[in-house]
Amino acid sequence: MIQIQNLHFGYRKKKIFTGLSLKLEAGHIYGLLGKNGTGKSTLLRNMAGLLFPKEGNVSVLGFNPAKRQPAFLRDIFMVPEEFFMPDMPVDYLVKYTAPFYPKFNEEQFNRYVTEFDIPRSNSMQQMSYGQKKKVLISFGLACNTSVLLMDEPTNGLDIMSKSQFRKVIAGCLDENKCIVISTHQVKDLESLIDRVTIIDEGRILFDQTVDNITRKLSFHVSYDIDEIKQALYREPSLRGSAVITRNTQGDESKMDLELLYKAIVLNGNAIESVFNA
Ligand SMILES: Nc1ncnc2c1ncn2[C@@H]1O[C@H](COP(=O)(O)OP(=O)(O)OP(=O)(O)O)[C@@H](O)[C@H]1O
Repeated sequence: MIQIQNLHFGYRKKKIFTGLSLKLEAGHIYGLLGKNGTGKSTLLRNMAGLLFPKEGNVSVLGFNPAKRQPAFLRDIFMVPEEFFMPDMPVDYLVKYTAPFYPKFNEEQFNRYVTEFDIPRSNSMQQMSYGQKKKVLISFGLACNTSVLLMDEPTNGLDIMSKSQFRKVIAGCLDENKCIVISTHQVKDLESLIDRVTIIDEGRILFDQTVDNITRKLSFHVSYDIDEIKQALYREPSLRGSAVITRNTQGDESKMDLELLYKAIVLNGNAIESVFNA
């Protein structure tokens, strides 16, 4: 669905990607992680056709995004981290923008607006940042595009809205859709994503399904000094130590995405050896 081969991209002299390759399939929610300034937003913009590769190929839904063909634009939606909303009531936004998206479902949009508790009668200018963001997220979801890219979607959302967000995203995925979410709010997404992709210094550092991660790794609290010493990653927790170990017993543990991220950044070789074994 999204295929990136040997992507080279930079801003003027600043190189961001020097040969990045990545394949994203339909039917998955990808969590795109990486430290500040590593290029997550830049990657999403290359997928959306808002930035153009210097070298290499980006193919999304069989299109070259850089060409921005109408058939491509009507089947992809991006919720950027920073956005502008025209000062008009929600109904006008729908009236003037939804026709660009043939699969837009107004009933679905109205449901999200209600679930997110958006003050519908207000114009955009009268809404807070979080309320505007919820309008944009609701709109993007209701467009039912095959590709949905979201850059830090839970930033600015209150606690109830974050859990609402997880609920609606989980409910809208189907086998024809690919959702990519870039975030630092790992706790917001932990239970939602089914594939973890980490980029670092212009390359893919880690790319595994959550199923594979929990099959190969065990996340738990340990009091056993030997186990803690031999863990792939450990850090003190309120009781004992939070550890990641090889899953040799076929345990079913819940992935701790924050712990996994730290383990990959700080002890990547050990984690990699588990997946390459
Ligand atoms: N328009 C621009 N012109 C020049 N440099 C830019 C521009 N946009 C981003 N950059 C630089 O490119 C790098 C990647 O930026 P990008 O926003 O893609 O990172 P990110 O991983 O999304 O970061 P964050 O997690 O902080 O949102 C950064 O070093 C940034 O300073």
